[in-house]
Formats: sequence, structure tokens, C-alpha cells
Amino acid sequence: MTSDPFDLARDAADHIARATGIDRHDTALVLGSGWGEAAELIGETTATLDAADIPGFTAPAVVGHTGTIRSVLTPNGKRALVLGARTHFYEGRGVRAVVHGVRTAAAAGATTMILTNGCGGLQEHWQPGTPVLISDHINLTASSPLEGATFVDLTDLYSSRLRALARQVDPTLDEGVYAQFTGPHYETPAEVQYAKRIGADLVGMSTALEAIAARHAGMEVFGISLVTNLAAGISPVPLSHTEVLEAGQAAGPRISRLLADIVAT
Ligand SMILES: Nc1nc2[nH]c(I)nc2c(=O)[nH]1
Repeated sequence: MTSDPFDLARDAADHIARATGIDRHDTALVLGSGWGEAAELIGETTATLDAADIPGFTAPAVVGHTGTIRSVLTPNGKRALVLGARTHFYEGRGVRAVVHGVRTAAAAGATTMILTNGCGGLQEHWQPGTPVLISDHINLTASSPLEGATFVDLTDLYSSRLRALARQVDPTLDEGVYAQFTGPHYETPAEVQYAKRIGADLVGMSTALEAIAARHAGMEVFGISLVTNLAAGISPVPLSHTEVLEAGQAAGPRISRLLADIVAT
């Protein structure tokens, strides 16, 4: 297998084109915790691939991630590549593995990258199950998917145009700044207060590194989070991953419909 991450993404995209019969996909989505049902609603799945068969992908490490990649025909005739598998930074497989899905989507022709995730909320009025548009991010991983003198501007990284389209679908959507922590542990209450003080509204373990790679690949990026829990210390009750999964599942139908409507816009 090639060691160059962009050649590997090309190989993966060529595999996907052959296996799906679709030479070019317009839009790509990563479905994070709680968003898994959206694939069914986005359109007609014309091919389902096992991620483990595609160069550079592995079977999912996270419960709730399907490990499949789907080619979906949307009602407005777009071809969407739905990545049901995400590599998290905390798996220790390196940043190249974390952004391989995004780079593969770009190599497959996608010009729009939709990143979804489950996360902790720092605003008390965002109860578990609330979808929040990502307006910007704070990358606390001390890492970058870019190597060498690859100086990339990140202004308006989370496209204000696509956020406006999302608000046409649901005008009540709030937005916030997403901070990516390395994980896999959750934040301490002190770290949550630190994140709040530096301007974060959402805390998670994904998305920021993927968004940087998507911008570098020339894609327009849309990010949306599902608040599945109040971040540590925001509410007096300790975190439990079971509650996190339950909140995600309960919100599933509503947010999947929202995402499908946004993709169809
Ligand atoms: N860092 C971080 N990631 C998360 N993912 C989910 I779901 N909830 C959280 C959270 O509270 N903090």
C-alpha cells in the first residue's frame, strides 16, 4: 500500500468508483454518533461497500458506526458518498488515517463535505438531542493533517453559505464554536470551563482535523453537531456513555430528516 496519503486516497476513490459504478460523487458526508439513520433518508442507496475492503479504511472502532460506505442518489439528482466509518484521533492511528475519508471523498470528486458528530454542549439550554450548526472550531489536538509548508487559510471554514441554507430548512437552528479535544477521556469540569473561556460552545473528539483537510482539498465544508450530553460540570450529573448513546438514538429520526432536507437543498 502506498505511503503517500493522497495516492492512497486516489486508490480508495478508484476502488469506490469501480465498486459503485459511479465515477464522480458531488457531496460527501461523515455520519457521527446519532446521525447514522440519515443515510436512509438522504436518498436511494445504489451501492453499499464494506469500509474494510477499501484501501486505507479499517473496521470501525466506535459503537454506532456502521463501517460501511454508501453511494446514494439524492432526490435532486446529486450523488452523495456516505461515510459510515470514521477514524478518531484517539485510536492512535495517526492524523493521516483520521482524514483519509475526507481525502478519499475529494478524490472521488466531492466538492461539499458534510461533517456530523455527537458532542458535549456548553450551553445549558442545549438539552441532549439538540442539533447545532458549527460556525468555527478550536483545534486542541496540537496536530494538523497538513504536513510541510502547507499554509492554508481557514477563514469561513464552516461555510456561511451552507449554514444559511440549513437555516432555510430549520430557522430555529443555533450555531456554536466546536473545540476538538484528543479524547478518549471526557473533559474535566475545569477543562470545560477553560473551553468556555476560550470561546467554545461544543466539545468533541472529531471534526476539526477533518475540516482542515477538506478545506485543503478545496471542498466547501458544512459541520453540524448533535449535543448528546451537557459537558462535564455544566450539569451536576456525571457523564455516562449509555446516556450519550440513548440521547443520540432518541434524536435520530428528527436530525436525520433535517440532514436529508439540508442535502436536498
Ligand atoms: N470531548 C467530548 N466528546 C464528546 N463526545 C460526546 I457524544 N460527548 C462528548 C463530550 O462531552 N466531550
